[in-house]
Amino acid sequence: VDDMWQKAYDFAVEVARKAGEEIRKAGESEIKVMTKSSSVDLVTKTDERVEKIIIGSLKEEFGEDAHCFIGEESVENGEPCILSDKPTWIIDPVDGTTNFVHGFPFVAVSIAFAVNKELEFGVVYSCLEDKMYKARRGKGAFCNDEKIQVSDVKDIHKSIIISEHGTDRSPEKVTKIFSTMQKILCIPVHGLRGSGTAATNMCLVATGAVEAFFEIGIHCWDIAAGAVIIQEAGGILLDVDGGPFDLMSRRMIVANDKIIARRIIQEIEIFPSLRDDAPIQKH
Ligand SMILES: Nc1ncnc2c1ncn2[C@@H]1O[C@H](CO)[C@@H](O)[C@H]1OP(=O)(O)O
Ligand SMILES: [Mg+2]
Repeated sequence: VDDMWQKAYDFAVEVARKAGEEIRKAGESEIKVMTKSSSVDLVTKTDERVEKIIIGSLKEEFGEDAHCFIGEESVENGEPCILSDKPTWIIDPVDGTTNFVHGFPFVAVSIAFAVNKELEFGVVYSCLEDKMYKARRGKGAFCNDEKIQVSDVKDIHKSIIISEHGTDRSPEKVTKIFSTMQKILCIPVHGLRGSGTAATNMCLVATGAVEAFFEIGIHCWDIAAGAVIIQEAGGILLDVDGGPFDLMSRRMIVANDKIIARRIIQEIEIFPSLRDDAPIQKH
């Protein structure tokens, strides 16, 4: 019984690899770009096609009805985004769509699996770098089958912090985001970075390349797989107000250690964001 999800975990790794190959191939030909909520919120045919490949493969293997699916493009097309107790796959087919469109080399496939609302495993395939990150609850975190671990830096002055700008360009939000970044930069820290994909950012914390990553505005599919990888690599997840991490809240900080996390939390200017599981709004 303990190993009942091992087959699903192994299968998820293979599906992520296949999806990443599709993305790599698609990146070699012309990419047709469409927009979602605004002119900077991008989506491509590849996002939709790869999500269909992933969910199709999972349904074929595990059945149509036994499992639930939350996928970025399915939710965009009106499917519910509710985490129930049923076995649920949480999928971002192309995390870092803007990077993909521009050829900026961080694009990830993110696949997570939860049972009874608890994340069981997560797979992040950084497909342009060909790095397969994966973790299963209680079994450690790996990159290309090598064990990974968060950094042991506890001094904020020796840290690198990742933050992103998101896709909302309203002046009030942009001002808050930059004000937060300015305050963190002036602590001072060694540097600020951002890969353009939340899933990869989480893996960068998990490998110890950076100490923390925070963002308001991300979605559950951006971070679900990374959440398992972070925890299994010895890191922590919190809400940006220091409270417990909530997958559906659209905000989080991940860090190597609570000392670093708490210091960053002091500087974060929080702005409101609608929960992923809020009742559907038509737009
Ligand atoms: N409204 C939003 N605000 C902030 N980040 C968002 C966002 N929508 C998506 N993201 C995700 O956050 C990271 C960049 O800020 C990306 O992983 C991006 O995922 P995406 O490429 O799948 O859309
Ligand atoms: Mg994403």
